[in-house]
Amino acid sequence: MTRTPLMAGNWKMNLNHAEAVVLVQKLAWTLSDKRHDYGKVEVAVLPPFTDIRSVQTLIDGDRLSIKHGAQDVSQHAGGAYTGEISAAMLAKLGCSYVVVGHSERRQYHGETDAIVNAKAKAALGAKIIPIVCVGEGLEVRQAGEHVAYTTAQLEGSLAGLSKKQVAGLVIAYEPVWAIGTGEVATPDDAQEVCAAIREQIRQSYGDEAADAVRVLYGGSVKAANVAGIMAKADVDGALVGGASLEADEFGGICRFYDMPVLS
Ligand SMILES: O=C(CO)COP(=O)(O)O
Repeated sequence: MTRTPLMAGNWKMNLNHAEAVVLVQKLAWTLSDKRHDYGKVEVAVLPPFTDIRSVQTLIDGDRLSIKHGAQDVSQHAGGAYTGEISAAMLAKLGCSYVVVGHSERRQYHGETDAIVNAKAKAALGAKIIPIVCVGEGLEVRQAGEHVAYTTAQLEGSLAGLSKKQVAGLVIAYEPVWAIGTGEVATPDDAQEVCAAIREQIRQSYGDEAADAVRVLYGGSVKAANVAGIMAKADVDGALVGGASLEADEFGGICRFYDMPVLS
């Protein structure tokens, strides 16, 4: 089973809609460089909600191969939920992906596995692929509990999904201690947990789902360190924060196969 690598740029709360258009144009220019075979990867940008309409218009108008999505979605279908954005609204904006359960939302907005699970179901109901984030904090890592902790988060976040739904998912392993810190997990660290995630999917949802599901690594990924991480068997791409705000840098990540593996 060959899984198409996915490089997804989580812009977090950066760039207004005018800046978003500039970045997507620059990224499209970078990805149009015929000296590299960017067709091997799927590239997605995940801007703030207020940018999505502008990004959609640009991507559709210029027929760009870049996909787009959102960083969060309401678990509710609609109604009196002030400030929330529904999956149906995101679908109408052409979103292919939505991040659910990012550690920043778990930490600052009290999102539990049950809420993440409800959000994943809301996304799937609108035919949007959830990028389900899991990952341990520093104390858990230091205690050596990172695999158990992450797979428990995953079990709760995927509860009640069908084998077919799980097969189509994207799961992102993002160790909290490596996010925005410059402290990248080693390729072996990433592989250890990404392999455990796939094994858990195999046990719970069978071979087909385990072989199809894409497992990304996220946390201080840059053009300079991406190749070593991508060389690992169970890593199918990256969820990129800071480095996705620079077209050249993100372009470098998207051509990971041409990058040197640093030892
Ligand atoms: O949280 C992340 C992506 O969702 C990772 O962020 P950084 O790449 O900035 O460490």
